[in-house]
Amino acid sequence: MIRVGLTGGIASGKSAVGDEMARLGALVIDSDQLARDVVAPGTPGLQQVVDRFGPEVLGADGFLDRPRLGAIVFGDDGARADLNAIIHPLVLAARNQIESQVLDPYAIVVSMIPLLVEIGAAKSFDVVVVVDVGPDAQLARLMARNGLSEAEARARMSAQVSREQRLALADFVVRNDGTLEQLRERVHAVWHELLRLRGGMGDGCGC
Ligand SMILES: CC(C)(COP(=O)(O)OP(=O)(O)OC[C@H]1O[C@@H](n2cnc3c(N)ncnc32)[C@H](O)[C@@H]1O)[C@@H](O)C(=O)NCCC(=O)NCCS
Ligand SMILES: Nc1ncnc2c1ncn2[C@@H]1O[C@H](COP(=O)(O)OP(=O)(O)OP(=O)(O)O)[C@@H](O)[C@H]1O
Repeated sequence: MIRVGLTGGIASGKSAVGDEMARLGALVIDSDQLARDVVAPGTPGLQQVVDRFGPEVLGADGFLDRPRLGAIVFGDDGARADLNAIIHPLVLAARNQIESQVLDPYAIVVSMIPLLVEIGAAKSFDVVVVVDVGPDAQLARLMARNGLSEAEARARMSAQVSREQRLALADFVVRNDGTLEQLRERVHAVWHELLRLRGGMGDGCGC
């Protein structure tokens, strides 16, 4: 098995890369999705969030009001650290549980972790893949996707390590400054390298 950590700044294109790797045969574990699952209605995670941030972060439907909580934590380092301290251990446990169920020795398991560098997890992986995009495209894509103002989008970008810090830990970089079709081609090139690595790890792939 090869354990791949896939990271990148907010709105860099991790999901697009993860989707393509899944199409190519990877088992992709999405930490953003796990971070949603652990605060689903009725979970201890959601209760902890409400205990810390108050019932006003709950919508009328009982689900976490994510835009409201985002507006709180991306403007306040202390609040964000408190939220991270609740969510991150729950996500790590969920990820470990999924990984422990992978029995295929040929599997390429891609853990998509937005904050891989921030939490110091690079050494937990055989390979780190960084999706990299320039700040102008990143800002534009983030504002468009989330309907954020420029100030809100910049606050989210500032809550993460710099592009340089992330690139310093990359084994492979997937640039996402072109079209989605170009991105897919670049993912295929990295995938080929992962297959070669898997062959070199003695599990018989040989490709
Ligand atoms: C604040 C929350 C409710 C906002 O929800 P929202 O649906 O708007 O965003 P979503 O969860 O889809 O995250 C989008 C992106 O924001 C960035 N981001 C999310 N949380 C954080 C954080 N604590 N610090 C820095 N960047 C973050 C990541 O790049 C992530 O991919 C949510 O992001 C959250 O619960 N964050 C804390 C948990 C966390 O760290 N998740 C990221 C990986 S485990
Ligand atoms: N090459 C591209 N050209 C145009 N739009 C793109 C490209 N790559 C990604 N996008 C768009 O940019 C946005 C961010 O991409 P994506 O959701 O894959 O990023 P992400 O890194 O997973 O984001 P997050 O960190 O918020 O989870 C999406 O709306 C996506 O459709």
